[in-house]
Amino acid sequence: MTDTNNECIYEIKENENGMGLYALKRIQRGELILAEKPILKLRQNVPQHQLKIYVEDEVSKLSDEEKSKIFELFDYNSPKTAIGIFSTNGYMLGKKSDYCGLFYLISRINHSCRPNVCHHWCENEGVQKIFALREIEKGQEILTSYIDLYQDTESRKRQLKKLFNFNCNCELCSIEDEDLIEKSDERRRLLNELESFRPKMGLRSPELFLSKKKQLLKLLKEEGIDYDAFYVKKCAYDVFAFLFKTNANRESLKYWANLVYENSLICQGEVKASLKKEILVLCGKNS
Ligand SMILES: C[S@@+](CC[C@H](N)C(=O)[O-])C[C@H]1O[C@@H](n2cnc3c(N)ncnc32)[C@H](O)[C@@H]1O
Repeated sequence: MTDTNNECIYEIKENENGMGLYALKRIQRGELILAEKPILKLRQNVPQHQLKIYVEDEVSKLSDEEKSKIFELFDYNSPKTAIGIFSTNGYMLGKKSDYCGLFYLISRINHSCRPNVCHHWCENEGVQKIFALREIEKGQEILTSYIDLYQDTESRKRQLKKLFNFNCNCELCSIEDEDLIEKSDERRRLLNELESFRPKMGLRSPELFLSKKKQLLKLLKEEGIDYDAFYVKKCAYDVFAFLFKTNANRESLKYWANLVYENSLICQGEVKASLKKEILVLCGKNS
């Protein structure tokens, strides 16, 4: 198994959840772990009653080697079927995409409600990239999140069961201390509220908005997931966009723009071209 520099940095091993991906060396925060093209791209908006035929048709067009790779993947139903494998392993190709992809290696990454990597679909290159969100020790499992993490334990469990048919046994869901669980649940419920907070129409003053978003960043820290650049970037971008519209002072804009920039690099390896231009000007960066 090799990353883009042809260095062996992960391996697939069996564990209590079937197969999983493991670090073969210490991986740095922001490091690209792997970039992979999908074996198969499938439309998502296919009516339910046509889905089975559609997936089987698309699989039948593949080479024998590709077909056998797909049928090696895990299916939460037995016996294995093309549609079962698609439901167990499909990744959306970007947030607003109509397509979903099946990946040979990325499909082996298990879920955690405290993930150490994130996945990012890179449309230009046609690959899904996996970036380390924090330092990963040699031998540690590489874990992503399949769902939105701003939900309490019950909601996360319900969603994982409904969408992927498993009972989560991650580090967070395995905590037995009820007090710790309740505190984490409260934080995650509040994170969800703060994330969706939008100022009322016509409200020009940024103070309330800013205080809510600063509270969000503080809570991420208290919940021990402030390393998760995806969520920090999302929050920082909301603030940046809001301040931009309200003609806030340059120093403040620059602070939030920098936060978007740094966290985008960690969880995506890039910053969107349009945003990059804006941010580079504000921050006085040259490259
Ligand atoms: C995309 S596959 C991940 C790789 C899979 N373990 C394999 O053997 O290929 C998703 C499946 O892995 C298992 N899984 C992933 N994360 C899990 C978790 N946190 N707790 C329990 N099972 C998990 C579930 O069976 C789930 O349906």
